[in-house]
Amino acid sequence: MDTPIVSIFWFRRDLRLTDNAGLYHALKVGIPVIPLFIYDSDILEQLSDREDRRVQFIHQAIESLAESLQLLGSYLLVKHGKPLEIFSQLIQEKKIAAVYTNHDYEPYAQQRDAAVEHYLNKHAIPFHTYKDQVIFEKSEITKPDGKPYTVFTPYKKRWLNTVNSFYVKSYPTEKYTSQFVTMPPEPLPTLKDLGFRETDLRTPGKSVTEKIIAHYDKTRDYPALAGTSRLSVHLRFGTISIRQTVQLAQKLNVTWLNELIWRDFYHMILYHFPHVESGAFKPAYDYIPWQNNENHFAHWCAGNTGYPLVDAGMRELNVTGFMHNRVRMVVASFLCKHLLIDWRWGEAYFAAKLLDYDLAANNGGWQWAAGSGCDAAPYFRVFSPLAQLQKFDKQYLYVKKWVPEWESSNYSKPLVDHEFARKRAINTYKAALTEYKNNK
Ligand SMILES: Cc1cc2nc3c(=O)[nH]c(=O)nc-3n(C[C@H](O)[C@H](O)[C@H](O)COP(=O)(O)OP(=O)(O)OC[C@H]3O[C@@H](n4cnc5c(N)ncnc54)[C@H](O)[C@@H]3O)c2cc1C
Repeated sequence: MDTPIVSIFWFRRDLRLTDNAGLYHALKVGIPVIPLFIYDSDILEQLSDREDRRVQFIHQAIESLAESLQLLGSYLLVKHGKPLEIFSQLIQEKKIAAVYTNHDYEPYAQQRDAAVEHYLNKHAIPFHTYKDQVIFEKSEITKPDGKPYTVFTPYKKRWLNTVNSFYVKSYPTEKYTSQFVTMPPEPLPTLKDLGFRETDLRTPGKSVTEKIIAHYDKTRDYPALAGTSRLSVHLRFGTISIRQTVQLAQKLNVTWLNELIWRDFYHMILYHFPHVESGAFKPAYDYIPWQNNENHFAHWCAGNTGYPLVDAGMRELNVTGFMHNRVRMVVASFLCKHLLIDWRWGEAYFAAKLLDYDLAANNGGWQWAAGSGCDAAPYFRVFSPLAQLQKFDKQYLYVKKWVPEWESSNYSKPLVDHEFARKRAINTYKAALTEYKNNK
């Protein structure tokens, strides 16, 4: 019997069947489509903790995708290994007309995709890729001279002037689901097969009540309130669509829309300035002589700094894999400025713990706090963790939830004195920036 011709749609950060750009284009062609997901061993092998909430989140999302495909009479082809080797196997087993996928802007993903494209093209198989996880990508929003923006406010203005219904329209993927290959389901790998164990993951809901978004501008800074969407992990893995999310933001709240534009902005920065993955956006900040005291770092990680808002945030992160944005800013600033610990240490700790970990947003957030980022907090602005507590957790509800021993004699003494640390940070930064200037 002749092997039938098929196309492949490769899922990555877009784990959904609805409003999926690349999937829509694959299905519309009329050639039966095999949906594929690869547990990329190059990524999984780097995770030192075998109880990883993100791996479990992805595993659940894959099971749910597979169930939905089964209801459509199809299946999800799930592989575990190095993507290039998987494609080399697949082209031996199947007659592949084309491979479709959505863009990924992280440096590792770009290299991986270039290698896969090169390999497929050598076998005369086109590799079609689409924008899906952001509204504007790469150089779609640039300064009038064509260079990328490095300051958020003018970028946002241009973003808002350019966006129209075309950019946020959903792809009607559901119209073409009859184009999935018809196949009985195949068994999926278990977490154990992948080398991981069950975690205490509590999967956040995929939707948000309109009331939360409608009041977002008033509630978003208060960690004790349910005042933000908690959609970050779903936007990270594409279990919801950014276009549908932006449609909601346009209808309900411009402040929330602003945050979604920050998300596009940081993806654009990472794409144009991939050096930020390992170095400061502003090179002068690589001159800062970090103290990197390991004992202080351990206290920060465990939430035992003696500063209640910092400790509450770190404990929330350790227990749930989530931390409120206001508190992320405070703990990050505290690590870099109060403790003079390299922002990369904090970034890596967040990368290991956050369920919504996203290289572009996390790096952007850390470099903002450290002052080294493209549009960052000025170096001389040092958050007072106590003033932040008085302002954003006035009734201490958040702090009491995560640090029950606060105000008792069992609570740790402050690791550093605020006024001493503030002056030391300003002097250290100032000296480093001057040294850079003099050496240039
Ligand atoms: C040091 C630091 C590290 C961070 N690391 C991450 C990370 O790894 N992954 C991540 O998604 N966000 C990160 N953020 C941004 C922000 O804290 C989270 O997106 C937000 O807290 C998630 O909660 P939410 O879904 O309720 O967000 P909401 O306030 O409801 O915002 C809606 C969505 O907008 C996006 N968003 C919001 N704020 C930002 C921002 N400042 N930059 C980029 N996107 C944003 C997220 O996708 C978020 O889900 C970080 C911020 C800081 C200061």
